[in-house]
Amino acid sequence: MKPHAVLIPYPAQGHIAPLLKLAKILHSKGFYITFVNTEFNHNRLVRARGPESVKGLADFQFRAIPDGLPPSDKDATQDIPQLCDSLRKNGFPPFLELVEKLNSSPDCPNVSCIVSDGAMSFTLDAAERLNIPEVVFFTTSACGFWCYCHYGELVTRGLFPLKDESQMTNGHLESKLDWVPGMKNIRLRDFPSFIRTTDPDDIMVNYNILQTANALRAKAVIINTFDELEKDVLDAIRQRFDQVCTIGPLQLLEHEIENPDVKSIGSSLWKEDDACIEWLNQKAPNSVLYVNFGSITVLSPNQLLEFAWGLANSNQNFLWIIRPDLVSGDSAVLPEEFSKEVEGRAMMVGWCSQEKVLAHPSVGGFLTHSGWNSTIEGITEGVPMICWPFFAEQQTNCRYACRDWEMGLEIEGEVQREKVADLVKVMMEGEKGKELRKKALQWKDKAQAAAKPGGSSHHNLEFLINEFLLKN
Ligand SMILES: O=c1ccn([C@@H]2O[C@H](COP(=O)(O)OP(=O)(O)O[C@H]3O[C@H](CO)[C@@H](O)[C@H](O)[C@H]3O)[C@@H](O)[C@H]2O)c(=O)[nH]1
Repeated sequence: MKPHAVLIPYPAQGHIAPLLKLAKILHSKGFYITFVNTEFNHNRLVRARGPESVKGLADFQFRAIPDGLPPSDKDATQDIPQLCDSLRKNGFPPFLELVEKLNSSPDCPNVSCIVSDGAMSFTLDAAERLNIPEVVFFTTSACGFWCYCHYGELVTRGLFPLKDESQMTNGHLESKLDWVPGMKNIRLRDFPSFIRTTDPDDIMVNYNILQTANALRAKAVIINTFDELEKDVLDAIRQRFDQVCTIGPLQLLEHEIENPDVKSIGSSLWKEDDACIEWLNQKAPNSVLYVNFGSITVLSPNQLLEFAWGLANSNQNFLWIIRPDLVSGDSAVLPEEFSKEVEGRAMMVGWCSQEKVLAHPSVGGFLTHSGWNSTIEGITEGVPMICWPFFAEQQTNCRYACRDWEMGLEIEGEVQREKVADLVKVMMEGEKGKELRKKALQWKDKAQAAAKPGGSSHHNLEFLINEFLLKN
């Protein structure tokens, strides 16, 4: 009888993608897999990739549970605080019921382990009740995770909540925090952005305090990073959590999968437009700036225009992914003069296969919101970044990419076309850009070494499987 792993991501693109990668890897190592989406995302996958996408295989099945929110067939990212609140209140009963059903089904082996997103810690209640071992996967960087682990201490030190709105702009956020183990020169503004509020009951702050505390109940914590990249922070994390399995970049470990049916299981919630790859094929090496703000960022119409004219005025080639729900209010409208100005050197599509784009030799830089998947995917391909962190731990990822890993430049403060144009020119044609690219390529080598047999992530994956997923 095969071991049976149930995997459940937090219901957003940046979480589904890495959990699905791990599911595919575990399948290739002999596990029977049940992958659990919310009904909302299950339906979106069907719309974006067709019904085949969730049909699964004989030993790889998809299941769906409700998220507790009113049904909707919108193709857009859900409201994150609302979703967190609903999952915390409503997630446990349907998940417990699902695992019990799987356990009494003649069609699959009994569930032998649960791999849950760390942001879905109600699953631990089910695991404990049914006596099934559970590991939790935090889909952020280690530095982002570690900041969340210190949210509670911000409260006891009087740094959260903000005393009044003026603390947003009067230098308070610049305060240096010298008490976070493993983090040097970190400032309050580098902490995940949810703390920028005067509301002590803020949903996201309290949600993250709860999730990181619950992680102590799991057998192990998984992070999609590699030891050399975040050494100091990981040393500190390992003082608090007994077992931390760094298994990134997962995308490199995924390359070992041989079964083409498994390989082709994808997680994109929007339809990928491959026309951009053909366009990239016609461009010179390192000559295109790739611009993508992930699955959650929402721009104001004014920010859209500032980015647009910044890109246009840089005179560089660029590929810009404009998600259908990227702009608040009316859908994204770019002026006709802009289209004329950038004709021949710009391509805009709604969604792409980001991994393919980042791996393309024509891509020489990445303007990103610094989501962790985007950051680690950029590192994997050795692409230097211009960072415009939007929210959550993107602020922390940006700080590390620019200061510690020396492969990024930050757009600080409000987006302005002049700043954008200047940084794009520096990245794509300046000496500084060359240095950043060189550093990025060094990180790429280190990432590859970590994922190879004998490397830390390769070893940690085996350890995770043998010690926590196969042992009861
Ligand atoms: O056109 C696109 C755009 C994105 N992606 C993929 O979508 C994912 C996006 O993930 P990420 O870069 O992490 O951004 P978000 O979607 O914003 O991710 C959320 O989840 C991450 C992981 O927890 C956090 O780091 C972020 O702060 C949070 O906003 C990546 O795998 C991309 O490859 C595509 O394939 N095509």
